[in-house]
Amino acid sequence: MTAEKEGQQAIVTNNDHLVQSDNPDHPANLIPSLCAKFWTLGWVTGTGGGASIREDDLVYIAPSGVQKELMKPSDIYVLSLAAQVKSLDKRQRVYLRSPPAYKPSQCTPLFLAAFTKRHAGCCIHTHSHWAVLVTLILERQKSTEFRINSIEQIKGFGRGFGKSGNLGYHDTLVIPVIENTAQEEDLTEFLEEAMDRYPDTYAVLVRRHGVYVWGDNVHKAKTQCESLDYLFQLAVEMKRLDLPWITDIEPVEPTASS
Ligand SMILES: CSC[C@@H](O)[C@@H](O)C(=O)COP(=O)(O)O
Ligand SMILES: [Zn+2]
Repeated sequence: MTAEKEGQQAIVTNNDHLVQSDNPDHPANLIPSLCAKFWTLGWVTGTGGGASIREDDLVYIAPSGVQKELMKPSDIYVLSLAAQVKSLDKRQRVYLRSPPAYKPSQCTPLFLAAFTKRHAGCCIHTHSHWAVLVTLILERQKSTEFRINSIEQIKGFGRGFGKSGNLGYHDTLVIPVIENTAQEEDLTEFLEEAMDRYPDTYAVLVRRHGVYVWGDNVHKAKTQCESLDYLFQLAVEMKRLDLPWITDIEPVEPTASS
């Protein structure tokens, strides 16, 4: 059986058992439950945004254009990463499991970039207002990088792919910004380019659109996405107060009490 997917033909078989589990941490259960939480944060409203999880060779993907907070495990696509990488036609997706009556998320090639180029275990895409506002502020500054330092929450970020430990309080967090494209999948080459230029980054902002954030596993992708959204909100408020995102201000010395 074949079906029209992402404008391409995709091979479809019906391995329903791949999305059936009583374990709440099974990716087919976790994607719907995470997206329901993300919806309350305004990250995946109006069908925008989403999340994908990789467990070894298997990649779990949401359908396109659905209310992401109302998804069910039976709505989830499953793809073999090895078969995908081996496929001669890189745009053809090799689905092991495909729900009827849907197309897979348009974010699929971007999620796959995080899995193949960064060996990520989870990738989250949000349309958070804070992420979009940060890209608008940076657009005015003609900047293609978000930089912030001397904020405790920076410690919520890993040092980079293949590196152990997290950033420290005195480190600067740098997130590249790429320009939006009319079609989500056309962002892929620019996302991959940003990954090459910023090998330590765990996130890429998309101008006037949102952000892609990944991590070695679901826990890391989620907490990094939360830390980043916290920092984006803080940065927007700092901008309103005319406070700089980068500071070399010396720590305030405690004054002797009289
Ligand atoms: C509100 S439409 C948003 C989409 O075009 C896209 O940006 C997106 O994030 C979700 O794509 P989808 O294919 O529904 O998973
Ligand atoms: Zn999007």
